[in-house]
Amino acid sequence: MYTVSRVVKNLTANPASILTRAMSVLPKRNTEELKTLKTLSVSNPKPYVFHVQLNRPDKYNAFTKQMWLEVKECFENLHINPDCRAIVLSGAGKHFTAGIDLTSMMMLGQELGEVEDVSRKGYVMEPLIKLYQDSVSALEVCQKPVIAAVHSACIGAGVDFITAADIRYSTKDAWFQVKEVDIGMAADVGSLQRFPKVIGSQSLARELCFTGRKFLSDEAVKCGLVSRVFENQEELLQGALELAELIASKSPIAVQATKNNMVYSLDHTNQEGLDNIRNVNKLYLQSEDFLTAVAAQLTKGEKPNFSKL
Ligand SMILES: CCC/C=C/C=C/C(=O)SCCNC(=O)CCNC(=O)[C@H](O)C(C)(C)COP(=O)(O)OP(=O)(O)OC[C@H]1O[C@@H](n2cnc3c(N)ncnc32)[C@H](O)[C@@H]1OP(=O)(O)O
Repeated sequence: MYTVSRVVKNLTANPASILTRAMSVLPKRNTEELKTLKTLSVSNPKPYVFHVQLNRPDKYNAFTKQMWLEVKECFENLHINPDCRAIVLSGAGKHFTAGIDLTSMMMLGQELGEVEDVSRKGYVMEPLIKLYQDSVSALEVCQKPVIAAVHSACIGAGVDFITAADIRYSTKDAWFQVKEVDIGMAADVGSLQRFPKVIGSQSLARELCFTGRKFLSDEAVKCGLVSRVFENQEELLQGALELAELIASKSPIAVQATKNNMVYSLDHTNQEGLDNIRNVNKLYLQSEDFLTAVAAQLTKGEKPNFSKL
């Protein structure tokens, strides 16, 4: 029989087994699972750094339903994966991505054609759009900073994706297009919400979203979509991985709390943002990371190593 004193005794007597039991109810954090994904190639090139590559190069990394599902699965895994502290997101082959897979869209249109009633068609579409939205949002929900490394074309859904990332680097030859309007739809997986905030100009954002005008890396840097441009893809990946490595060398507590609060502060008042970080830091300022990092700064000693979360 459980009594309060017995539970307390157990808690103090065997903290390790309590932790093990508590962890067992959490979802899996298995890096191996990421290797089974079909449309993404996931690697761990440096300690605590993951590289996620869109991997349908023969289809210019166009987004199929499987790819939307796997992006969501991948970033949900990395969100709680203790071996991951920073992520680079790139595209394999000629282009970063050609956006949504238009062939799948046509097939979906045909399938919907078989359903007669308009509200029943809507019933099919709603969870699908929600899945695609959640897939993009998984980059933002993921606590680990995501660096998008864009080369060549980044079209439609590609812009939705990179604006949910934390940092965007590109090659000189990169170009961007909020192209949804050209396929007869309003963008619905994030560009209309995140892109104007990222570039900080409603006027330019609306111009680009209403017209689907293609714009190049120099304009992308000027408007703040991209923060750094590289000569070619090799230098881009090296630069993105170096940045990820630097981020991964910092306290994971500090970096992840910073991301959480910056995302939160995007659509909250300054006071709400301050309230949020005050509540977080009243706990996190008691962390071993804080003491270790402060001591390292004071002594100008070796770079600190932070334990896994
Ligand atoms: C609920 C929905 C939420 C999400 C919505 C998202 C919407 C969007 O993403 S809108 C944007 C959709 N994408 C496009 O309109 C891009 C279309 N493609 C192109 O403009 C060009 O192909 C591209 C600039 C990417 C490359 O041009 P390039 O001259 O190098 O190659 P192509 O000869 O045009 O294409 C080669 C083959 O690839 C196929 N392909 C290209 N893009 C797509 C795509 N998005 N989906 C499916 N297939 C694509 C193209 O048809 C060629 O195929 P094949 O003729 O069989 O060789």
